[in-house]
Amino acid sequence: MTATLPDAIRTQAYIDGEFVDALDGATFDSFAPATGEVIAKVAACSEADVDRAVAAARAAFNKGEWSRIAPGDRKAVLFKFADLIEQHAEELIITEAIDAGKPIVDCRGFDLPDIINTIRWYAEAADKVFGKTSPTGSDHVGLIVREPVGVVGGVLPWNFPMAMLAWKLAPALATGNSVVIKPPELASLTTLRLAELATEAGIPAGVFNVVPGLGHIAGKALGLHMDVDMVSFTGSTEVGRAFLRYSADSNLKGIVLECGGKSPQIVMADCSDKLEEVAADLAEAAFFNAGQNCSAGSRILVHSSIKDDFVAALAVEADKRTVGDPTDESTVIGALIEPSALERVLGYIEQAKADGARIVTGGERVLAETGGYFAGATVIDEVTPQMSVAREEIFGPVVSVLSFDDVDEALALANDTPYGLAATVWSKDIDVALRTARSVRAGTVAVNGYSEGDIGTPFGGYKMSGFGGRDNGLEALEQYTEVKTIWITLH
Ligand SMILES: NC(=O)C1=CN([C@@H]2O[C@H](COP(=O)(O)OP(=O)(O)OC[C@H]3O[C@@H](n4cnc5c(N)ncnc54)[C@H](O)[C@@H]3O)[C@@H](O)[C@H]2O)C=CC1
Ligand code: BAL
Repeated sequence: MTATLPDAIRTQAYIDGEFVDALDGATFDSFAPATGEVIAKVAACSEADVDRAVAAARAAFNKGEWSRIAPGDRKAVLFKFADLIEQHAEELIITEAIDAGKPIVDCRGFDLPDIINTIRWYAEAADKVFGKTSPTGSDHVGLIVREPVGVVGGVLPWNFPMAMLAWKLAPALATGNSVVIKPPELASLTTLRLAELATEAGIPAGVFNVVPGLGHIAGKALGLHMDVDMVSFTGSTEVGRAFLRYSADSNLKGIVLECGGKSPQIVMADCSDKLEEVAADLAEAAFFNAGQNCSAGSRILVHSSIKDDFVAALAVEADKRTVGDPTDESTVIGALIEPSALERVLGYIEQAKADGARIVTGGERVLAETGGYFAGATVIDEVTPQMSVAREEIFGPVVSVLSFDDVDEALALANDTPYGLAATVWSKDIDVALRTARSVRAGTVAVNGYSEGDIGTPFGGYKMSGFGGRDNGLEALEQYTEVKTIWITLH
């Protein structure tokens, strides 16, 4: 990889509208997943830094230059923020590709458009959050109003750093909150640059703060902070649980969790004449972002009558996916985020072999000579429901294929998981497709084409995939607002 970070990229914390070192001067190394080389030393925030950021956020909230202005005025500033992101697109795209190991084509085609679109969508929504009046007798008026919750913490994952930032930040800012973001330590750099652009757009100092650092220090401090009103988290289910404990052990702050998944993709027998089309779609669902996606369709359930032909078509799709330098325009699968991720993915593949499954294609580390953490797109056949590759989130470019004989068995397999984030069903019979969609316990079910929906549709999980609310759609505005009743007596 020859690309280097743009000069504009900064590595300090961003508190009260300026870049500052951690109070104790500590830093951590940020490295490029495609080479293993250190690319930056980033401020490692401690509890004291988090205190400082929360105090700045609270002061800005109380001052009211963002929280109390007309929503339409916030809208104008958020539009300017989105415009600035667009103007700085190339610098953000290359930074994301280097820092997170994501293919530059995805950063350009998905992540950047997603953040811009999300900010514009919630900017548009800002002045459309209406309150209500309650039915009363003529002696009273009951107003039900929505107010910003106050200081919002956002604790974010590394798999879509810009997009996940947008999903939390945009609705939180649109509704007037102040925000303290703990970006992922494995990919913090675009968030820091975006905070600077937000200030340039006119978001007042203290409204958008960033405290880079380690999860068990900076993330925990945010979770336990007595003056944070809510935390919206995306990441592993295990750390999601920790945030519920932090809330219970501190001020009962609101917690919204978007966690992992083991999403089933069901292919009914009537798809026999379009297996190439279905395989192409499901391969994208499984291998997008190297499978490092909460909604990755990592479990394919296919009718036994078409399974062998389907697996052959899926292997062709897997083999088409070029693995390589994320900054190369032809790369489809970039690097896994860190060495332990590669080890974990290879460990699952070895376990599958030991359990009696068949590796159809892939299954190995590739490009080891680069120093990066690359694995090829892997299809595993002859998987049974109890195998770890059928049950656990692998978070790599690995898809497991299981078969079923009837719709009831498909549904039983689909729901046989503690997760419930997403699912896909392919069938030509609309009754079968919709009955299946209604019966799978998951937050998003795509019919005849993998999708997480769009910014207008809520995203989040059933069961251990989520808690407390949804990202995206107008539904997300609920987590960032409190409902207040104002009861007026007329004399
Ligand atoms: N959206 C999703 O579904 C995601 C799922 N994962 C899953 O989690 C696995 C581990 O990935 P990680 O990045 O390590 O996810 P993680 O859940 O550990 O980290 C997510 C965020 O939480 C913070 N964090 C970590 N430990 C914390 C703690 N004790 N207290 C407070 N904050 C803490 C991290 O610094 C990061 O900002 C992945 O391999 C994958 O299986 C990871 C990222 C996203
Ligand atoms: N796919 C968006 C959420 C996530 O993977 O974390």
